[in-house]
Amino acid sequence: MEKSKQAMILRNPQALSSKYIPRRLPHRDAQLRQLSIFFPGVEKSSAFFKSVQLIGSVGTGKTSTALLFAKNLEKGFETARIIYVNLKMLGDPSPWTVYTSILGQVSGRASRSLSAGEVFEKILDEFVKKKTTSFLFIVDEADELTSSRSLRGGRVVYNLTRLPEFGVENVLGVVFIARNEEWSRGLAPEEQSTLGSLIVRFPRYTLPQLVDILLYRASEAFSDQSALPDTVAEHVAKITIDLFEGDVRKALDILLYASLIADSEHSEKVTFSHVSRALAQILGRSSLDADIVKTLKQLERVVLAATLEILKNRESSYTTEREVIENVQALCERLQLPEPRIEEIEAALQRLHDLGILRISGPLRIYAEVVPIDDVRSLILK
Ligand SMILES: Nc1ncnc2c1ncn2[C@@H]1O[C@H](COP(=O)(O)OP(=O)(O)OP(=O)(O)O)[C@@H](O)[C@H]1O
Repeated sequence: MEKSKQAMILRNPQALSSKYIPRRLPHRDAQLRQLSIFFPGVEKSSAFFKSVQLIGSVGTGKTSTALLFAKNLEKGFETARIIYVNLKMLGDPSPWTVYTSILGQVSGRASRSLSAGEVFEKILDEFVKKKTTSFLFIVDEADELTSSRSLRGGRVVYNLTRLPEFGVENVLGVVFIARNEEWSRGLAPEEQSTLGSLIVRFPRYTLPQLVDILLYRASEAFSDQSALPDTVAEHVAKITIDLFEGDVRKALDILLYASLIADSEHSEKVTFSHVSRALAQILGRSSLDADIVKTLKQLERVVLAATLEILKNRESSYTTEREVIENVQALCERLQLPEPRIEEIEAALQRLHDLGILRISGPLRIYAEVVPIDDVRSLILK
């Protein structure tokens, strides 16, 4: 059914942007609780300096959790102030750029003419001046400090984690966010030792967790929550696990894209077909290359034709091995080719996967890495 032209699914598209910090973070309660155990407040009795690491792979909610925690801390304690530094955004993660960014946030002033050591001294002075404020540092993309591009990044870890030794009493601590626990291996022993071992881990989201997150984010972004059926949310979650290692940012990108397509068609709901088209855009899939087709054996071409044919007429983004086998058998019969054995079809599927033409994520989910073209058969079977 067509919707009136004014009514749109997306009421608040920003709520699907990966920059948006939602009010809740489903399935990250344990991590938020751990942070509030480490940083319970700003009172002297509870506020001794701590260095904490948030570790988890891409898109597991580390930054959002840290920022939501920080926001709540600032809300709960008038004198709390968060200093957030994203090292990737600084470009060159040297002590000078890090300290300059911190100084800018603490004092609102920049200091082009000073050396890194002098900027650090100024930061210490500012902390002493603002002794009624309690600061918490968040250093995001900390892996950059030990990357090959980093010039003496370890020095930053050393200095920030030793602020109390420089006489600074009003810093609650430093939270380092990194994807890989190994990041600290690149530090010198004295830098590692001040870093400490308070670690909050962020495991990858499971399928049901991703579904919950998508439904929650849709409830913030959509005019009507029924616009995202559970089955479609589950479909997006499966794709995210199969193709993007569960990175929730990708799940949100697919959902945003799919809902924009849905809105452009004045659809009332996001459908499987909107998701498939959004996925094709995000993967930047290209058409099947005729030169590659020439290198395929006959059965591989038939298997490819059978798979693309299913996907072309299909709302969903993937097919199953069973469907492919059935379609291959039907195709062979029609073309009067000898019926292949199941193992031969499986071997052909594997080769197409190895060539990057199909992506096989178990027998129940086979994706195409190329756009299903209109005249699949003539290209493949001639
Ligand atoms: N539990 C959750 N509930 C709702 N949204 C979430 C949740 N976890 C992550 N997100 C959203 O997913 C996006 C990516 O999350 P975030 O940037 O926090 O991940 P990350 O682990 O820091 O990723 P990276 O390592 O790539 O920096 C953000 O939009 C964030 O709000």
